[in-house]
Amino acid sequence: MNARSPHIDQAALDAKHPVILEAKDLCIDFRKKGDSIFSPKQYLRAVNGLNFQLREARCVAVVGESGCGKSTSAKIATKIHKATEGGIYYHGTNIDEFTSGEELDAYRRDVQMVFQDPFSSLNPLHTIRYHLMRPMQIYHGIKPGKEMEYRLIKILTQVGLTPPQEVLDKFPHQLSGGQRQRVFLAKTLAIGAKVILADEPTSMLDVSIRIGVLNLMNRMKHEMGKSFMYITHDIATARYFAEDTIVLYCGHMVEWGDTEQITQNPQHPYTQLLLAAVPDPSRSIHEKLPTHRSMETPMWSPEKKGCPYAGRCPQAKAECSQYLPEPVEISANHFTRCHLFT
Ligand SMILES: Nc1ncnc2c1ncn2[C@@H]1O[C@H](COP(=O)(O)OP(=O)(O)OP(=O)(O)O)[C@@H](O)[C@H]1O
Repeated sequence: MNARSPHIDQAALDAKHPVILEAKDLCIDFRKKGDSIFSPKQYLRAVNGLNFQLREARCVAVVGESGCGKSTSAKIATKIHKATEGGIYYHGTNIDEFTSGEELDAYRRDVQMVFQDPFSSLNPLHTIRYHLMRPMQIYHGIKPGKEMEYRLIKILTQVGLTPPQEVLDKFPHQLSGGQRQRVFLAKTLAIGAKVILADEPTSMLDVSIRIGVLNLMNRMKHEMGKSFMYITHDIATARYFAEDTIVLYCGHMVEWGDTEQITQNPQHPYTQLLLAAVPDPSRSIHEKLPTHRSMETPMWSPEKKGCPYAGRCPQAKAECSQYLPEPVEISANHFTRCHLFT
C-alpha cells in the first residue's frame, strides 16, 4: 500500500516484511437477485478496485459497515469466489493460475480463513485432539505417537489453552467461545498456515475476552511471523492490531494506509463518521455525531459513476456524484479518494 511513498524506507520494509499476498484492482460482480429470466442481467458490484499488499508478519485491517464487501474480498483470496476483474497474487503469482491439485493444496494450506462464529466452525462430534491431529496428518504426514503428542501440546500452549492434556480430550461444547476461537487459531498453526484471513474473529465473543484473542493474534504475528488480513466493522480494534488499514465503503477504498494516521487523523468524511461512532467513555451520550445526509448505503453496480458516499456526505460537491477522484496521498502512506482533496 505504500509502494509510492517517498518517505518510507521501501528497501528495508521489503527485506524485513516481504509482500506475501497482494490484491490488484480487484472487482467482483454478483448477479442481482430477483431478476426475471426475461429481463436483462443486472449486477451488483460488491468490490470495486481493491488494492492492498499484505506483508509477512504484518496485518492489514479491512474496515467498514455491513455489506461493504469485506468478507467477499477474503472469499476471493480463498478461491470461494472468482474475481470479475483484477486478481489476488500470492508470492507474485495470480492465484487463478493455481490449477493443479498440488498447487491448490499448497495454497489452501498456506492461506486459511478464520470465521466469526466459533460455535459452528468446529465439528461438535470430535475432540480438540482430533481437530488438531487431522491437519498434521494430512498436511505434514505426522503419525499418531510421541512426535504428534509433543506438537499438540506445544500448539495448545502457544495459543494459551492450558493445561493442554486436559483440553485435548474435550469436545467443542465443553469450551467457551473464546477458547473455541483459540482452538481454531491453533488449527491454523497445525496446518502451518502463513496467511490468516480473520473475518470478524472476535465479534461474537464477550467484550471481556476479545482482547485475549486479539493479543493471541498479535503474538502469532510478531513471534511466529504470521500475516493477517483482519476484517472488522470495529475501527478501534484495527488500531490495536493492524499496521495498515483500508476503509471500505460500498466496495470502494475510501481511505487507506498507516493505521495510526487513519485513526488519529482521518480525512475522508466516512472514516470520520466511523471513528466518531466508536463508544468513548469520556464523551457525553448527548454529544452529537457528525450529521450525514442519509443512512442508506447505495447498492453499487458496474455502470454507476461517482463516489458511492456522495449521497450521504455532508460535504458533497457536484462532481462527487459525477466521477470518482484519483487517490491522493495526504501524508506518508496515508491515502484517500475524495473530491475534498483534489
Ligand atoms: N454470493 C453472493 N451472491 C450475491 N450477492 C452477494 C454474494 N455474497 C455477497 N453478496 C453481496 O455483496 C455485498 C458485500 O457482501 P459482504 O458479505 O462481502 O459484506 P461484508 O462487508 O462482509 O458484510 P458483513 O459484515 O455483514 O459480513 C452485499 O451486498 C452482499 O449482499
